[in-house]
Amino acid sequence: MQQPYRPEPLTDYNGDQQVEALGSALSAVAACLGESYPLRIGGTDVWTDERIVSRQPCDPDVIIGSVSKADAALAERAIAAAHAAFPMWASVAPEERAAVLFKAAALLRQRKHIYNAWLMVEAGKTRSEADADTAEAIDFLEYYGRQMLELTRRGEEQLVHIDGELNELTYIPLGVGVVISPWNFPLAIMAGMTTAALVTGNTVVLKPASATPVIAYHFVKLLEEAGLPAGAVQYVPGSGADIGDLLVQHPLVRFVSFTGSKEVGVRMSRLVAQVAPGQHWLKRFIGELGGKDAIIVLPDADLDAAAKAIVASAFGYSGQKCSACSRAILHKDCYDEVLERCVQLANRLQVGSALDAATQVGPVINEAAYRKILKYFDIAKQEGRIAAGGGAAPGRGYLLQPTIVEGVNPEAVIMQEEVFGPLLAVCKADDAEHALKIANDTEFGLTGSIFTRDRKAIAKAKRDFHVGNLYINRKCTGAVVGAHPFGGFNMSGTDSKAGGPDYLLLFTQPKLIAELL
Ligand SMILES: NC(=O)c1ccc[n+]([C@@H]2O[C@H](COP(=O)([O-])OP(=O)(O)OC[C@H]3O[C@@H](n4cnc5c(N)ncnc54)[C@H](O)[C@@H]3O)[C@@H](O)[C@H]2O)c1
Ligand SMILES: N[C@@H](CCC=O)C(=O)O
Repeated sequence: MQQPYRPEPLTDYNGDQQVEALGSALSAVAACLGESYPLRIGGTDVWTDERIVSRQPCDPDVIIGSVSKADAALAERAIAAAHAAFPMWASVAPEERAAVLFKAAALLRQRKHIYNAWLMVEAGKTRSEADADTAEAIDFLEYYGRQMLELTRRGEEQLVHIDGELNELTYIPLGVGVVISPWNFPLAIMAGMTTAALVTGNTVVLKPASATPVIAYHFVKLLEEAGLPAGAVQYVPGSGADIGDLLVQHPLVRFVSFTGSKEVGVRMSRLVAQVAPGQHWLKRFIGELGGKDAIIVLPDADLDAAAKAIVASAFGYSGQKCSACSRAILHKDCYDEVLERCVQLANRLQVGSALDAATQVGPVINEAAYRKILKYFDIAKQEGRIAAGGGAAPGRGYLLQPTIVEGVNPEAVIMQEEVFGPLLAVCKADDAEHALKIANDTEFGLTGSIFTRDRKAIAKAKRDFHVGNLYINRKCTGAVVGAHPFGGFNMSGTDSKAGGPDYLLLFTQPKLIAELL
């Protein structure tokens, strides 16, 4: 009998034993740096001459791994392997499919320090951000396994009985799915997207982000170790530009599950909608895209708590979260006070290598991101007054100062475009209504928060703050699987909710069978 789902507790890295375990894991991972990795297609290794070289954000001279890179022919081969394996995997009982996820969760839990260490070196996460990523991956496995069992049960129970008939509703898989994942939660999001598709009986071609392919490789091997049969998942790192269109336009592909930027997602959604010659279905597109998330503060709120939440949401993982607070909208009567507290807190943040225990803000992912964010810092200087940071931080790796720009207009570029870095724009609102209007005035609708004690203002925010994840008197990052189903409105995606009770339905088609008795 399965215990009810409970979120995985986070590791307390203040304890000596845990610190020692992480230290050993980091040494073990250091001994593997620079290794070569194959693709996995149909359960076999495939090596290529062309490579993706994954580098350490804290020290780009360090090579994390050199990963085989799929070209068009190998992408075709991966789809063929997933297509061939589909009848086998689809006919495996849902309980057995769920059991693979439970076993994988147990293995991941046993090896959490090792996975945390990979996340620290390959994604530049601090130990606590890495640990939250691993814990969320475990949560997805435990939660989706149970949700699959629930879906099977629900199909039997939810129909109205008609005398003389036996009626069943079953949730059957779709077919071959292409999963394209981002680098910022390279374990949790990649694992959640992949296993939601698998547990519902689909086979998967996984194209992980090119910045973090090694973590994805280790997770795919862990799934195989947990009993996933050959061909159920193919691991095919490759450049989006080289193989992306082929994967999403292929007539044998039944659905595309994509998490990433709005720009790539919008284009992909268009390609997915086209019916290729020989294609017998309308493809489904599940898109989880960017955000321009706001925290509103009204004068009656606990202003200390609000400032702490703004700074934690803006600068955790250097602002590289789709849920990050990139806009603070402060009521004019508490503007100066909250701004000052935010600036003090931001200036106190320890910026440095993610491998250093004292670091609170590590590097951004790579040179392209670093340069792009510095350009946004320049724009910020034109659009407001820099109140904290404003440039590169000293030290090795792609380090940037936590930056706050204040006095910004709602229409400014830095109030509208997703920067995906440690840049917080602060804007003044005349009243609660004005604050909500500013908050809703972007093309996105992912997360948002309001700090107030006023029940009327809370009720209005519940109704009118148009975001998929609305938080009240808390930060706008850190959704917990099962407790805070995650996903946004408008250009933030296709309104799906990862880690929620409806998510698996997106990977199934319901079939009704009515038998006359
Ligand atoms: N809504 C969410 O749940 C969520 C979660 C995490 C990240 N995000 C968003 O993801 C973005 C950051 O991630 P990113 O930089 O990896 O995004 P990205 O769009 O650059 O890349 C995402 C994935 O798409 C691939 N890709 C790029 N071009 C492609 C193409 N033409 N065809 C096929 N695949 C292609 C990339 O290789 C990567 O695997 C941010 O915008 C962030 O807000 C959203
Ligand atoms: N689910 C994460 C964000 C994922 C996107 O980057 C959060 O709630 O902070």
